[in-house]
Amino acid sequence: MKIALYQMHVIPGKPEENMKKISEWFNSLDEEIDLVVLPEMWNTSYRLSDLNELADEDGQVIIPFLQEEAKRMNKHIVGGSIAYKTGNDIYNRAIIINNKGVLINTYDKAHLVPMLNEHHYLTSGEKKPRIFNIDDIEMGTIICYDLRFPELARSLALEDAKVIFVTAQWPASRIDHWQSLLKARAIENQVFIVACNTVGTCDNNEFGGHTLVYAPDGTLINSLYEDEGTLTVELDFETQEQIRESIPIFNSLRTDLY
Ligand SMILES: NC(=O)CCC(=O)C(=O)O
Repeated sequence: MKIALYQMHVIPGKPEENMKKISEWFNSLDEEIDLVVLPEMWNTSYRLSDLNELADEDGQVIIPFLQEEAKRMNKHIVGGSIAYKTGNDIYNRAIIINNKGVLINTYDKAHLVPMLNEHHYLTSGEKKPRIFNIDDIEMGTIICYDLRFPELARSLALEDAKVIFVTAQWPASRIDHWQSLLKARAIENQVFIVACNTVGTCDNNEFGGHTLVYAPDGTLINSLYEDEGTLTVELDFETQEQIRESIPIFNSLRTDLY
């Protein structure tokens, strides 16, 4: 499975411009890419106090946009997350669309970030992420700050996820946490961690890039640095099976103790 991740410089507060950037990025991709990954809150960035006006109401604009793009490009889209308004609530919602244009999964960020006052502007998700299946592979997604809560990634691994996507707007000041936590989630769950961050700034926040992919044994498959760009990787699921056979952690789990 060939994957391209967009380490995007999201333009704060400009959903239309960001959609245009994404279409242009899709056009730049090789035909052989099967699946693309976008970052967190790519429609608005962290213009939290303006989300009432900026968030996509019931996904009416962005979901059809991504559905059309998925069909046009014949690629699966792990659509990062968007600011999604429904009634009086605004969620930080992940959107997954397959290459036929079908919306196959959504997840609302469960852990809101105190350092960004997300809870003043967003409603937290009340359900854990669910597994989705693409090309016969079980996968799951979490969003940014969720990464600090290992139980969430573990719950996906226990439901047989082989790949966990982490879409983010992770700050430059804590990029060492980003790298260490992603690597730990890969090793402890023996999954591919496919992590897409942003670059650039939004008001006082500077985002740190380092979009990367870890193999299920924690080997870094590929990484970007601090510039906007594309990371491409190929996931080898046979190697994952070998890693799981050589260190069979799931057979050693003590669910009677914890
Ligand atoms: N957008 C985020 O969830 C940022 C998370 C963060 O800053 C951190 O965990 O540190």
